Order: sequence, then C-alpha cells, then structure tokens
Amino acid sequence: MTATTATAMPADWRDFFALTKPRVMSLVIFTGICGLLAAPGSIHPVIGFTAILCIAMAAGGSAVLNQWWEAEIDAGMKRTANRPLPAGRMRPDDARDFGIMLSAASLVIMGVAVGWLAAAILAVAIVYYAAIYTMWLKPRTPQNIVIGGGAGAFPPMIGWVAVTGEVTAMPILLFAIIFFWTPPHFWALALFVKSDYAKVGIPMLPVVAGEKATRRQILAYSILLVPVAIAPWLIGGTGAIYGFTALALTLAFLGMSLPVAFRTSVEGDTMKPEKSLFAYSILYLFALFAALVVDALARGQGWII
Ligand code: HEM
Ligand SMILES: CC(C)=CCC/C(C)=C/CC/C(C)=C/COP(=O)(O)OP(=O)(O)O
Repeated sequence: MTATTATAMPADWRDFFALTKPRVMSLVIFTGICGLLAAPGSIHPVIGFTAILCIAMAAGGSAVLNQWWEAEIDAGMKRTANRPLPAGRMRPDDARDFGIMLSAASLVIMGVAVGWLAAAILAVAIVYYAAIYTMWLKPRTPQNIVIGGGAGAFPPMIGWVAVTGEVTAMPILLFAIIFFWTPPHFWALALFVKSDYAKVGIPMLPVVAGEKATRRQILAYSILLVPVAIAPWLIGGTGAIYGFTALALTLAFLGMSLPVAFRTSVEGDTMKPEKSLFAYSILYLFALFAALVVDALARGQGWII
C-alpha cells in the first residue's frame, strides 16, 4: 500500500516537517506536557524537556510511517491528496527511513535519559498508531478509531510516568479521558468527510453503519466522557479547580453533541453542528489539560525543579 511514485521530486525540509502532522501533534504533545507538569514529584528541567522532545519525535515518527503506508489511500481523498507522498514530492523510501529514524531515536533517548518504563509505553504508542491502527484496524473495521484511539491516549500517561516512574490511577484516567474523547472527535469530522472515506474504501462508521448510528455513538461516548473526565477529581487526584472546569467543559461537550445526535443531514447540508463539535473537541482537550496543570500548581504539586 506504499506510494508508487518512483520519480518523486527532491523533498525539502518543509515536506519532512509536514509529514509529522504538526498541527494534530501539537495537541498530542500538549497533553504530554500537561501530564508531565501535573504529576506529583519533580523532574530536572533538562530531563523534562527531553521527555517531551521524545514524545514529539515518536508522535511525528509514527505519523510519518502512517502516511508512508497510506500514500495510495491519501492520493484518493481531497483532504489528503496534496500531502508530500501522494503529491509526488517525496520518495516513499525516504519517508519510511525518516519515520523509522525518528521513532527509534525517540525510544533510545527516552530510555537512556528519562527511564525505560516511559520508553516502553512510548514504544507501545508508536506500534499502536503505526501498525495496529494504520495497517491492521483502519482498513478492516468501523470500530478502528475506538480501538485505535488508544494510540493517541498514551502521551499524558508517558509524561506523568516520566516524572513518577510508575503507572498509577491518575495516568490511567488521563489515558481514559482521551480514549473516550477520540470517537466523538473523529466521528464529528467523519460525518462531513464521509464521501472521501467511501471513495477509498476505508470502512469508517458513517460509511458502513450510516449517519444515524454514528450520531447515536457520538452521543454515547459524550455521555461516558462526563464521569470519566471528572474521575480524577472524584478519586482525589485533583482539586476542585480541575473538577469544576472539567464538569463545565464536558457538559458543554455533551450539549454540543445533542444537536448532532438528533438531526439528519439533507442534500447540500452545511453540517454546521458537526463542524462546531469537531472544532470544540480540540479546544476542549486543550482547556481540560490546561486546567489539570493549573489545579496541580494551585495545590503546590507538580512543578519542575
Ligand atoms: C484514532 C484517533 C484519531 C483520528 C482518526 C483523528 C483524525 C483526525 C483527522 C482526520 C483530522 C483532520 C485533520 C487532518 O487532515 O489531519 C484531525 C484533526 C485534529 N486532530 Fe485528530 N484524530 C485522532 C486522534 C487525535 C488525538 C489523540 C489528538 C490529540 C490529542 C488529535 C488532535 C487533533 C487536532 C489538534 C486536529 C486539528 C488539526 C488542524 O487544525 O489541522 N486527534 N483528527
Ligand atoms: C506518542 C505517540 C506515538 C502518539 C501517537 C499519537 C496519535 C496516535 C495520534 C493520532 C492522531 C491522528 C493523526 C489521527 C489521524 O488519523 P489518520 O491517520 O487515520 O488520519 P488521516 O486520514 O488524516 O491520515
């Protein structure tokens, strides 16, 4: 399934950078930074910075491998056709080598400089995104992003474990928040790019199960997100600043998923509620994780020394 463009133009650094999906990964990295800053205990700033750099390299590296594998699929979708590989600006082998190099370097540096538990979880995240999700689940099942969504949920856990060296209830809950957030995040978008996925034969939920089922599933995950998002507060892992912020943000999320859940799109529909929910999903995660850090700092916990 790799690109067939044998006569690719030489790529410049901008294409290599674009291949790391920098816009999507900015939020992935942000959640990693917040996990690290909110964790109890302290970490030397240089080690902390190294841990974040490794998360960024791993996320970028696995995104490169994702696009190396999917070059032909990306060529068939309007949203992705201009990426460096389908557009023929890069040789597939160069992309593959770049992805492997970034991923491998992130693991070695994380293991040596930060710790091998954090490196092991990082390895799972890379394999999860590049192989389990991209190569195995995505072309096979409409539940691809529910199971595959786990890949993007690891960074805050890795940031936390880089500080504490152990997996406790809090990093597991941070994982769970992103896990339950991913389906409504992605399916809101999938509802308005449905025809693209259908064209290239990717069995995304709206294509396979239809709009109605997708809308109901968005609602189901948005409901589940309410207890999951406030669970860190309920178990005493955070204070009320996080608790009330998480409750307000998540109820707003649920509020925005209601019109999406109970409408039917018509020919030429602008899909405004779906687009708003997708945009809010990104703002939501930024704000929720920022609240986690503010809360930790307010309680005098979690700061780099
Ligand atoms: C399997 C899980 C996920 C899927 C299938 C998915 C899919 C997508 C897609 C297709 C886009 C459209 C933008 C593009 O063309 O790249 C997007 C945008 C975005 N996603 Fe996700 N996503 C997932 C998980 C995540 C996670 C875990 C995060 C962060 C923690 C995230 C953050 C973002 C951000 C910030 C954008 C907006 C990028 C922009 O402004 O261009 N996504 N997502
Ligand atoms: C530390 C580490 C390894 C983190 C991994 C982070 C991760 C898995 C993020 C997933 C987000 C993402 C870009 C999904 C896009 O889905 P897609 O690739 O199906 O989207 P596309 O259709 O745009 O290619």
